[in-house]
Amino acid sequence: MTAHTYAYESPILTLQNVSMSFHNEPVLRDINAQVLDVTRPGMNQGQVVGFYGRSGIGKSVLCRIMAGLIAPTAGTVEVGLAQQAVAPGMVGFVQQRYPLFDHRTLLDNLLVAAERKYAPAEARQHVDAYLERFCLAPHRKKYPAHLSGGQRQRAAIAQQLLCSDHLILLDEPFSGLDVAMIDELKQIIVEVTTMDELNTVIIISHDIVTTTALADRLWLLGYEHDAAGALVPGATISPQHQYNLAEMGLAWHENVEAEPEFAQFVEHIKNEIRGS
Ligand SMILES: Nc1ncnc2c1ncn2[C@@H]1O[C@H](COP(=O)(O)OP(=O)(O)OP(=O)(O)O)[C@@H](O)[C@H]1O
Repeated sequence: MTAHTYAYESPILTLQNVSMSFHNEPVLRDINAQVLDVTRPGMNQGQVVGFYGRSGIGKSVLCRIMAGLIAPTAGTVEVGLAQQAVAPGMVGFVQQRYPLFDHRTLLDNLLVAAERKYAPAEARQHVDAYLERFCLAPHRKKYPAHLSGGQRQRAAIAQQLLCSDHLILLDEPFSGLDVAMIDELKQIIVEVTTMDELNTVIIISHDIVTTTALADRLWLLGYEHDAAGALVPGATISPQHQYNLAEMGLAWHENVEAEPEFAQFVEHIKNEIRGS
């Protein structure tokens, strides 16, 4: 177990009393959680949040709320150093079905995204940099249908990074990928979160080992019970289900999966999910 030197600065994502009901049925209840800008000497260290919960508990609903795509029934989501109320477009969201335009080349897809934020010449520079960085430059003239699954995924992540403000949500990014593609994607996530100190990736995943190995913070969405033992309707992220892996000495290690403390912690998380 290796502890690194780090410090926290300003908040970059704040969920305050977020609740959501559909037709008066509570799905999410009173969620309070925060991501802070982490700093490490001599590094651009971004943030990786692993976000877990049983199927159907409300992870996708909370993601759509964090992305500003739906408004919660109550509560607020604030993003960025300015802690502005979230609005559509501020947060990138890579869903399982990637929204690339099929009739445009990869280059054009990325330019469309970048021109939402930058003037054309500057957009082109950013796109070229991402194409290089994500090993997509040789494929720039291809249409999405002619890219491999891994290339499409890299393209979707680049696209969302180009048009959002540092924060991106990845919904089940590892599902359906072979081991080599999982390694490649892990590498990309590490690259993204060490490119800029403010870059923050929230990974919604059922792949606890892969996600925990990348994360410095974990959120577990679950139900609570009242004093009589009855289930309280609406899932929440209780304080004991917000884990700080940096504090636990489990963040930012290469090959952390091989450490006994990591394996024990993953077992703990799995048991918490089973019991939630
Ligand atoms: N627009 C909607 N209207 C009514 N109910 C909804 C709506 N959207 C989601 N729900 C309900 O909210 C609950 C949480 O759904 P959600 O898709 O967020 O689960 P999840 O945790 O992402 O599940 P999974 O891991 O299986 O993807 C479900 O019971 C779902 O039916």
